[in-house]
Amino acid sequence: MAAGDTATAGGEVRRRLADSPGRYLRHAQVLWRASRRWTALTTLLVLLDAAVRTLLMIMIGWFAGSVAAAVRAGAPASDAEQVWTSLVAVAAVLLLGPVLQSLKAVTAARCSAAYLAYVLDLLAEAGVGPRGIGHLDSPGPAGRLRAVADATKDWSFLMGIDSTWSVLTSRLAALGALVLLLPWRWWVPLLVAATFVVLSYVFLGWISLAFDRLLQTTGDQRRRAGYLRGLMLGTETAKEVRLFGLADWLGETYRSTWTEAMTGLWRARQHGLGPVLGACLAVAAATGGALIMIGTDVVAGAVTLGGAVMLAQAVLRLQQFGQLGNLSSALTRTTSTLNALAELRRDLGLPAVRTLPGSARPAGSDRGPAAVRLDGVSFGYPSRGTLALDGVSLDIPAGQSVAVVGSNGAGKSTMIKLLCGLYRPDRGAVRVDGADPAADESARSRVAVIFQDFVRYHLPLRDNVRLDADDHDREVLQRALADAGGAGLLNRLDHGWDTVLSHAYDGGTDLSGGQWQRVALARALAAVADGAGVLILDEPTAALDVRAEAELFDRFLEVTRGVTTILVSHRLSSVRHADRIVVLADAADDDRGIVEDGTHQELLARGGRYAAMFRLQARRFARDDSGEDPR
Ligand SMILES: Nc1ncnc2c1ncn2[C@@H]1O[C@H](COP(=O)(O)OP(=O)(O)OP(=O)(O)O)[C@@H](O)[C@H]1O
Repeated sequence: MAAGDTATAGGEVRRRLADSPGRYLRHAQVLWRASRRWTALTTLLVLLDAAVRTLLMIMIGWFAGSVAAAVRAGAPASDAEQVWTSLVAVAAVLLLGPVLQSLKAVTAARCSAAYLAYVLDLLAEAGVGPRGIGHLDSPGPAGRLRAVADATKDWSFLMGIDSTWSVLTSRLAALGALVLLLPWRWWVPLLVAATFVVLSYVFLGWISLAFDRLLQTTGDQRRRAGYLRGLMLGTETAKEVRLFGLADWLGETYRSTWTEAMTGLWRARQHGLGPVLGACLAVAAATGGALIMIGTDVVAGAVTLGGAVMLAQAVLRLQQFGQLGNLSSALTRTTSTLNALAELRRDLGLPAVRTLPGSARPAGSDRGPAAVRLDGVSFGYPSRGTLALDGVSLDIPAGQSVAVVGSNGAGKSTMIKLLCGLYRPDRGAVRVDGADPAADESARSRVAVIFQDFVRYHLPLRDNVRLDADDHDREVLQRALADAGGAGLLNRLDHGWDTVLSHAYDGGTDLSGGQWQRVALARALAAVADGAGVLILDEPTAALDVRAEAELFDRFLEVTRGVTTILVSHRLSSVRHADRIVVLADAADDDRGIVEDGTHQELLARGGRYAAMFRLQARRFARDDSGEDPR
């Protein structure tokens, strides 16, 4: 292990020690915000439980003193009565403990549920809160977000929230013991408690260093290992893994990736071990010394036997100022996760642990078709050095249908994402009805889009067409599905609109690629009925055969007549009936941007790129199918 590594690890441990009170404060803040009522009630029960534990030490001391006095007196008589009374008192206090703990378990579970829900809100806001999706493309924030999301899924995160109350009860009970010991020799309990506190902080700093590394540095490798494991065991990959004999290679690569990821973590743990061992020795010396002093006082007659029993219990209880095994480890893990989330949120410009007031998507206003404009737009993805779009300008009047065509990687989908406000252009402006969709939520809500990788929700058909549909929407859904060519599909589903579109559910079913695309189209058409002013289809029909896609696009242009529509497709015969066709050239080409713009006939007559691409495809189609007239 390099000396520099050790120094860095030591520095990190010290930094964690310094900011650890802040972590617990933030944790308390989240508990309080998540549920004031249950947090207040649980705190009250914790206080009572700690008081009962302190009382128990006094009662046991009293009982031991009574037994000693009775033995000294040699006869039962009046002293025996004291023994019985103290015994009943001990039993009563012993009974109170479990009652309080049971009540606490009930209220603590409510706190944990509320805390988890609150953290999921914070997490979701970190994912969808910032405008656009640029932060999800940058490996840094996206990786951190995934690491935190994974950590909150782990059972130990929930266990850490639950542990809060046990840790607090133990600390308060230790405080009670300290108070009992002060009148005896005030400096002894303070010294013992101080050694435990130091041990606890050194230990927590040490393990939180490991957890933080787990969340930050090892994220990519662990994710890769998890991915490889998924490939080995997943049902979707089972066919290829067997057919190509990949099992051995996957197993070996998984093992080496996992070991590589964890080696850093194991090293980090070794680095901070020295101070932890030192603190353990200090604790043993201080506790042992205190117990010897109690014994000496008893022998000297300065303390009674009952008093000594109480003091000894109190000294031992001071260890609850220290490390509490799995309880404090779990709590530290949870606070580390919360800390990582708070830092990520801050970096994304969000408040650390407060959710912003709800930003409900504005209902699509019924303002008719929207005009779209791109003005000298240039854009490059954060993770790439080159531009995906360079100086693109396009004006689409309200109500026009436009097809965007171009070679792979020309930037068609990027242009669509800019139009939806998912990214901001580096240069130039994007406008939907005069407003910037990346900044103005109502402009963004005017755009309805179905991407090639549209989401296949494992939910009923109804929700797949419109997520918040109710009975009043039945007609809109019916029409949207019929217009998308999916009426037949509805008849084939056992539970009609209620059929879950996944075979993983009872009564559910899977759809073919083409059927899914019709459902996605129905979703887009339902959005128009909701008031969307621009409708975009970015190649969601690639799984349909050529004829089916052409028919669907024709039908689509028919039913959306008067709506501004943008179609992206590689099959030029499918989009030739659009009012206008624009050809986008790759940003790396000399003649980049929109290089051709006109109707199908105009572009064919021009004899440029479009005409060449169209004829090539038509010839191939004619060879395969001998039925299509290129004009
Ligand atoms: N999220 C991303 N991060 C980094 N680069 C990206 C991302 N998405 C696309 N690109 C790159 O931007 C360029 C334009 O991609 P885009 O998907 O817009 O092209 P396209 O014209 O839609 O291509 P296709 O016809 O193959 O779908 C490509 O070089 C692509 O590799």
